[in-house]
Amino acid sequence: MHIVTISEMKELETRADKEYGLTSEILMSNAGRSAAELFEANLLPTHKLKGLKVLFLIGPGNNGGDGLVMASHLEKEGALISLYYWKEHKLVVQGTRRPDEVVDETLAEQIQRADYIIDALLGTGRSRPLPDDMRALLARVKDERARRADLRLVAIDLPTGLNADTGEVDPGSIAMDTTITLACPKQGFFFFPGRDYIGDLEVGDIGLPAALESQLQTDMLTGQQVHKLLPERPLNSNKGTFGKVMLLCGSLPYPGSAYLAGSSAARVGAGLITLAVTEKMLSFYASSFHEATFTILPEENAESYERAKALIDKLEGYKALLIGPGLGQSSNTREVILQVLEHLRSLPDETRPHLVIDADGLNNLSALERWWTLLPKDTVITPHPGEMGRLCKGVKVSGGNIERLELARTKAREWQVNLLLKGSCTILVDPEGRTRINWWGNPALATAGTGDVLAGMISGFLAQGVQPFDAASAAVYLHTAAADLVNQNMHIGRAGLLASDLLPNIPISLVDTAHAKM
Ligand SMILES: NC(=O)C1=CN([C@@H]2O[C@H](COP(=O)(O)OP(=O)(O)OC[C@H]3O[C@@H](n4cnc5c(N)ncnc54)[C@H](O)[C@@H]3O)[C@@H](O)[C@H]2O)[C@@H](O)CC1
Ligand SMILES: Nc1ncnc2c1ncn2[C@@H]1O[C@H](COP(=O)(O)OP(=O)(O)O)[C@@H](O)[C@H]1O
Ligand SMILES: [K+]
Repeated sequence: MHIVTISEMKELETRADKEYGLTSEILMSNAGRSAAELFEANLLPTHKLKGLKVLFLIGPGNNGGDGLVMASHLEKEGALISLYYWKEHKLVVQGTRRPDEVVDETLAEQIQRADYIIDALLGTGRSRPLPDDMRALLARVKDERARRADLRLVAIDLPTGLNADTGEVDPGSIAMDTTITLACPKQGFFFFPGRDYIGDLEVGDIGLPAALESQLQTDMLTGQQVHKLLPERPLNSNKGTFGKVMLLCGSLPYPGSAYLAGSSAARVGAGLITLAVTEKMLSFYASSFHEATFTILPEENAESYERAKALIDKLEGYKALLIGPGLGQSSNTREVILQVLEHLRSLPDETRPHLVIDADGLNNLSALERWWTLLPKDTVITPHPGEMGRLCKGVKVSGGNIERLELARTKAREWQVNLLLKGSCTILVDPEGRTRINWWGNPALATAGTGDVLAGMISGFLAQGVQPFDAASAAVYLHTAAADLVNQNMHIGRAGLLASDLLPNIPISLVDTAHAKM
C-alpha cells in the first residue's frame, strides 16, 4: 500500500482525470461510498446502522463533499443523520429539514446525542491555521468525547488541521478514534505528533487505477504484502532447506541478547541456529536455549585474530550472520568485527552469508571513519535513534518526527545499506531509496530486548533466502504484529511486555498474515 505526500495525491487526482476520465466528482462519489462501506463493515461492532445518530461536520471543500456523499449512503441504510455546515453555521437535521435555521443551541444538542461525529471539515486542502470558530467547534467535540467515552470520532481522509506531509498539527486539531483515509495513507500519519491523532486507520478505495501509483516510492507495510514475502514451506523439506544462522552476539553483561535473537530466528522458520560464544558463556545458554548449537570462541582476552578466526572457520554453509546484540564494545571486539567483515567482503556473492548488524555491532563501527565502506554488499543495519546518531557522528536523531525520514533516505543511499531506523513507525530504506514505513505496534515494545528479537527475526528470514530488504520488512511488520498479539492474549495494555513474550507469538503472526484485513 502506497504512502503519499499531498502533492503526490494531487498529481494522482489530476492524472486520473486526464488519463482515465475520472473526474473529481466521480472520485468524490467513490470516496464517500467507500467511507460509508468501511464505516458499516469495520467500525460498528453490531453492524447496525438503523437508528444510529451520526453528526457530520461539513467543511467548504472536497473533504466536506466526501462527507455529504458518505452521509447520504448512511442515511439510506437507516442512520439518523445531521449535517453541520461550518462555513454557513447551518445545521440540517434529518427529518426536520429546516436549512435556513441558524441553530447554535441545537448544534450543542446534536453533539450531545450523537453516537458518532464525522470530521469532514478539512482534508489535504488545508492551507492556513484553523480559524477560531473552527477551533471552537472542534473543542466542543473534544469536550464531549472526554465526557462520554462511548462517543466515537471519525475523520474523513485526515483529522482536520493535521499537516498530511509532516504530521504537525494545528492547536485546534483533535484526536480521532478512527481515520478513514482515501486512496492512500498520507505521509504525515507516520510522524509525531500526527500519529497520535489518527486512531485506527482504515483506507478507502476511490477507484484510482493501480498503474497510476506505480511510480510512488514509499509503502506502508501491510500483512497482505508481508504474506507474499514469506518463504515457502514445502512438505518435502528438512532443516537444511531453511538455512543456518550464525550469531555473534551476547557477552557477560548481556547474555540474554543471543538467546532472544537466536530464538527469534528459529521462530520465523530458520532451520538451524548457532551461537558463537565463549566457553564461559556456554553454560548459560546450554541450560536456557536447548535448540541452539554452538561454536566455541576463545575467551574475550584472547588475541582478536584468534577470536575472529574461530568464527570464520565455521562460517561456511551459513546463509545469515547476525553481529551485535549484547556483544560489548571493547577494542578487541571491534577488531574481531573488522576481521570478520574483511572476510565477508572477500567471499563471492553466492557463498557469502547475508549480514545483519545491530546494537553493539553498530556502536563499534560508529567509532571508525567511513565505517560503511567496510560492509559487504546488501548489509542490513538496524539502529535505534541513539545508535543512528552515533553512526551519523553525533547528529541528534528524532524518535518520531518527520526529519528522520529524510535522514534515513539520505544515509541509506550514502552508506549503500538496507537501513532500518527503529522507533514507533520504524522506517526502512534500501540502497536505491525505496522506502517502507511501519504503522503497527504499540509502546509495550519499548522495553529492553525487543530489538534483539527483531534482529534475530531478520537473520532468520535471510537464512531462508528472503532478500535483505524484504527480510527486514517482514520482520518489522511481524515483530509489531506479535507485540499486538501479546497485548490481546495477555490482556495487557501499553506496559509490561517482556521481550521473550514475543517469541511464541511470532509464528502466530506469520499465520495471521494469510487473513490480514490490509
Ligand atoms: N480532488 C479530488 O479529486 C478528490 C478529493 N478528495 C477529498 O478532497 C479533499 C481535498 O479537497 P480540497 O482540495 O477541496 O481541500 P479541503 O476540503 O481539505 O479544504 C479546502 C477548502 O478549505 C478551505 N480552507 C483551507 N484551509 C482552511 C483553513 N485553515 N480554515 C478554513 N478553511 C480552509 C479552502 O479555502 C477550501 O475551500 C481530500 O482530503 C479528500 O477528502 C476525495 O474526494 C477524493 C478525490
Ligand atoms: N513506542 C513504540 N511503539 C512501537 N514500537 C516501538 C516503540 N518503542 C520501541 N519500539 C520497537 O521496539 C524495538 C526496540 O529496539 P531497541 O531499542 O533496539 O531495543 P533493545 O536494544 O533493548 O533490544 C524496536 O523494534 C522499536 O521499533
Ligand atoms: K477531515
